[in-house]
Amino acid sequence: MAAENYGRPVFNDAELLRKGAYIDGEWVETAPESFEVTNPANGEVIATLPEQPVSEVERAIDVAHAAFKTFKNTAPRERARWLRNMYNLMLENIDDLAKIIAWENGKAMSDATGEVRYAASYYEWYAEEAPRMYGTTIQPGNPTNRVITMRQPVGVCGIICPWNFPSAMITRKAAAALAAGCTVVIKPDSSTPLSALALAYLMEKAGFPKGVFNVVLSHTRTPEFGLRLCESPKVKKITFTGSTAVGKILMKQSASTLKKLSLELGGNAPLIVFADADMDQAVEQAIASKFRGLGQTCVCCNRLYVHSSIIDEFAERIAAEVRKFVVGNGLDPKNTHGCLINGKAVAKVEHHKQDAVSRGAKVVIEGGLLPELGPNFYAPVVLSHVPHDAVVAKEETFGPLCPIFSFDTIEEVVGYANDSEFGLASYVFSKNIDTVYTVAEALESGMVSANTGLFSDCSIPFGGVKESGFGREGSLYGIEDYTVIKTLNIGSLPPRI
Ligand SMILES: NC(=O)c1ccc[n+]([C@@H]2O[C@H](COP(=O)([O-])OP(=O)(O)OC[C@H]3O[C@@H](n4cnc5c(N)ncnc54)[C@H](O)[C@@H]3O)[C@@H](O)[C@H]2O)c1
Ligand SMILES: O=CCCC(=O)O
Repeated sequence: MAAENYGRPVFNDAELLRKGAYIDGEWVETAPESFEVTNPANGEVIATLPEQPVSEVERAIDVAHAAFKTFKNTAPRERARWLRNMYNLMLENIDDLAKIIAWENGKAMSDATGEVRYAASYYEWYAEEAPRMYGTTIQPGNPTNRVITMRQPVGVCGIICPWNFPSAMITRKAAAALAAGCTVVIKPDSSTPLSALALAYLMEKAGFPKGVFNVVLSHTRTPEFGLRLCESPKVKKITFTGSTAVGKILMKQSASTLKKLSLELGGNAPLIVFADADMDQAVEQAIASKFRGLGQTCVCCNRLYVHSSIIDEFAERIAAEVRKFVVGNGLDPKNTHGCLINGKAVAKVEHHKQDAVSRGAKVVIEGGLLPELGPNFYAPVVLSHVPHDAVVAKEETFGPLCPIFSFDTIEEVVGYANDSEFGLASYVFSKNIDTVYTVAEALESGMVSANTGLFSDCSIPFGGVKESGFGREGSLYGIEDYTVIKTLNIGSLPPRI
C-alpha cells in the first residue's frame, strides 16, 4: 500500500472526489464564479467548486419537482432496494468516505469512520421503513361513513446541513425523505461539500432515478439559496440542522408558503453525575460525550454538574483521560483528536475558557491554542468549580472545553440543567433508578441519556424541545416528518348487515 500523504490522502476510488454540483443526474462543474474548500488542519486548498448562481437552485427545484411526479409512485420495495444499495455502497467505500470527512472537516479518522457507519445506518434503517408507511381505518360519528387515512410523501424537500457531520446530517434527512417517496435538493455547508458530492456519486450507482437527489453549491450566496428554497411554492418541506439563529431565519422565510419544517438546532447539554454513580463509567462516558468530534457535536455535554462530594476526584479522573489524547492532523490514524473547523470556533472556546477562569474556575488542565500545529488546533481544557454565572453555563461552546460545576441537591441540579433556552440532549449518571427516572422526567430536553454518553443511533427519535427546535429524525417517527396524512371519507354506505 502507498504511504499516506497527510497533505492529500490516497483514495481507492478517486471518482468519489467530485468537482461540481449534482442536478438532474448531471455534474455541473462550471459557473462564472468559484469557491475554495480548505483543509482546516493546514489551510491547504483541497477543492475549487462552482459558486452557483441562484438560477441553479431554481433549476434544481424544478428538476426535483418534475422527478417527484414519478418517484412518489415507485413501489416502496423498489425504494427500499435503492436505499439498501446505498447502505452497501457506503460501507464498501468506508475508508475513502472517512478520509474525505477527515480532510474537509478536520476530525480524527476514528470519528470520521464512525460517522460513515452512522450515516450509512440511516439508509439501512429507512430501507426497512420504506414499506411500512401504514395508515388507519376509523369509524366516524356517522354510522354510514368509514374513514381511511393514508400517508403520502410531502413533496420536494429542501435540506440544509452544517459542517460538523458532513455525511450523517444529510443521510439522516435524505434517507427518510427518499423512503417516503420525496425528492430532495441539498445545500451542504460550503466548508464540507465534498462528502455530500461523494454521496451523490454513490446515489447514482445505487440506482436512484435522475432528479431525485440534487446537490447545489454556494459559499457566498448561501442565504439567497436558503431564501429560494424557503419561498418556492414547489418545495413543500425544509429540513435544517444548524444554529438556532439560522433556524429562526428559515422559519420566518418559510411562513409565506406555510412549509412543513424540521429544525435540529443548537444545544447546551447538561451532564449530571450523582454521588452514587459508577465513577469509572461516568468518567469514561463523559469523556466520550464531551470530546466526540473535539466537542463539535450538538449533543456533546456542554456543562458537567457533579455532586460536591465527588467533584475533585471526578475532575482529576477526567484530566487523567484527557492527558492521553493525541491531538493532530485528523488523517493520521494515531491521532485521537483533530482540529476545530475554523478560527471563529477556536476564538469561542478561548473566550469561554478565559471568562470561566476570570470568574474563579479552577484550572485542572490548562489546554489552549496550539500554534505549532496550526491556527485551528486547540488542546482540551478541563476546569472545575466553575461559577454558575460563567458564560459557558449559558452558551454552547462547541469545542474541547470541559467545565465542571458543583451541586448538592437533586432539585438544585435540575434547576441548573433546565435554566437554558435550549433542550436537545441531557445526561444523568446514577445507580439509583428512582433518581434516574425522576431526573429524566424533570429535564426539559428532547433526549435524556442515562449512564451512557453515546446514544446516537438510527433507531432513536433524535430531536429537541425549546429553542433546540422540533421534528424528530431517525426511528419510526423520522419518516412521518416527510409525509402528510390524507383522510379519505367514504360516505352513504348501506347499513351494516
Ligand atoms: N440539533 C442537531 O441535530 C444539530 C446537529 C448539528 C449541529 N447543530 C447545531 O449547529 C450549530 C453549528 O453549526 P453551524 O455553525 O454550521 O450552524 P449554522 O446555522 O451557522 O449553519 C448551518 C448551515 O446553514 C447554512 N446557513 C447559514 N445561514 C443561512 C441562511 N441564512 N440561509 C440558509 N442557510 C444558511 C450554513 O451555510 C450551514 O450550511 C450548533 O449550534 C449546533 O448545535 C445541531
Ligand atoms: O451534531 C449533531 C448530531 C450528532 C448526532 O447525531 O449524534
